[in-house]
Amino acid sequence: MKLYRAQLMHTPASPFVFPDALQVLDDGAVLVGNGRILATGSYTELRAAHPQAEGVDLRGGVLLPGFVDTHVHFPQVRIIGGLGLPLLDWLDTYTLPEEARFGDPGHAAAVAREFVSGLASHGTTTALVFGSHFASAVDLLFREASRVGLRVVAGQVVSDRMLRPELHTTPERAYAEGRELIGRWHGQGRNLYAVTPRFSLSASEGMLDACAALMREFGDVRFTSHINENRREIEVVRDLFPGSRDYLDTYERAGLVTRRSVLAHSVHPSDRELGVMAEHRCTAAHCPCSNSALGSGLFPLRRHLAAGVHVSLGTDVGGGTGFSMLKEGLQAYFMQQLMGEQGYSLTPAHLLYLATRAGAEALGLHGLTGDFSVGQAFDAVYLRPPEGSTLHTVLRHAESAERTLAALFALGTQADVAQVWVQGDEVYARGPQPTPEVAR
Ligand SMILES: O=c1[nH]c(=O)c2nc[nH]c2[nH]1
Ligand SMILES: [Zn+2]
Repeated sequence: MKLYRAQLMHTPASPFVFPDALQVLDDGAVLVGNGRILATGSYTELRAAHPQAEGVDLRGGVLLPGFVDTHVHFPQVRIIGGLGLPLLDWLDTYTLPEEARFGDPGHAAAVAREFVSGLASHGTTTALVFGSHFASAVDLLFREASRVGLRVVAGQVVSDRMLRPELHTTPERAYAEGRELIGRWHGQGRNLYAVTPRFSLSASEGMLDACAALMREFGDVRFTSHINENRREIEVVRDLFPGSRDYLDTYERAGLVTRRSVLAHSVHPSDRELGVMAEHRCTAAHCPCSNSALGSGLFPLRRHLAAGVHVSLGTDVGGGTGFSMLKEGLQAYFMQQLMGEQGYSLTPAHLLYLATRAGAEALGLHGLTGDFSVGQAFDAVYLRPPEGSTLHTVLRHAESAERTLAALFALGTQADVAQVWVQGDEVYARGPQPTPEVAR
């Protein structure tokens, strides 16, 4: 057993429902055995009750639940930063040419390493991942996630039109390869499978039906896709599905809108779509950096909440600008501030919830990860800014835990991630810090 001592913060409940949901232990501790949290509480009390536990002293930083990124693309690591284009042009110019390279196992294996280490080194312990159009590359992604120990929910991306020929498949082949991948990876170690049509624009009704067949056959695989991201995209989808009421209806008709569904973006939903998403308890994955970079629009968080739609957060690498869930939280805050009365003023507690527990709920994993409640896996990120950094200075002077948390979102980067665990296993540790220069 290990006793981790630190300043702890977590949100076991939603601050959107319970204003005092943020739980803070200034001198706190988590007792961990076999990767599971056995107790969470004051250090003094837990140490007295468990004198034999091995101590891990993490004072000087902040321990948070590992981040849960609910929308991120494996084959897009190397195209992060393709700024200046709207969605459909960005896909044609930067994204699809890169994704076409993943039929080459050497390329796919190299990017799988970059991708998984990118997630882990930013404190993300669970991710809902858009895989590759190539089944062989999806295998390599799951293999790398297993080697490192990260939790991934991932799937083969399927499409049968409008992209480029190398990325197209058929409904029959998508079903067959999906079945094989599910058999190999779903529920193996920390891996889960997500059925993943790219978006209705690139998936015919037949393709969506093949996805629905997999969802019916495998009762607990997850579903993910894109929705209502960009106005031009929405127009094209309307033309491609003349019989559908709206974008959501293209998925709804196939039976793909359920509690197991996470739909990325939802920037331009109708009231009908929000009502149906709430009724079926599916999640909207909000990707604020991507929405800003691609000029997609301002996410109507207040309307989602009013309709009762569950909302989580995603980086959307590579439309997004990196793996940092801290940056995503800050950008979500900025965008809501800029929306005036239509925005929702987010507190640091909301940001932490969106970056952790909300994602676990979206994936149906809230009994396993997302906070430090007893029985959960010990999935955690230890943030400790290097001495001399601005964040280090601000934390030293922070007057409350809320101010500390706000500063972590405002200033925190990959450089502040000191250590990361999944189910008690260390999946990332920062290298030695350069000694601050001594003034002579
Ligand atoms: O942000 C996005 N990234 C993508 O790769 C994509 N494909 C379809 N729609 C998309 N949106
Ligand atoms: Zn995306």
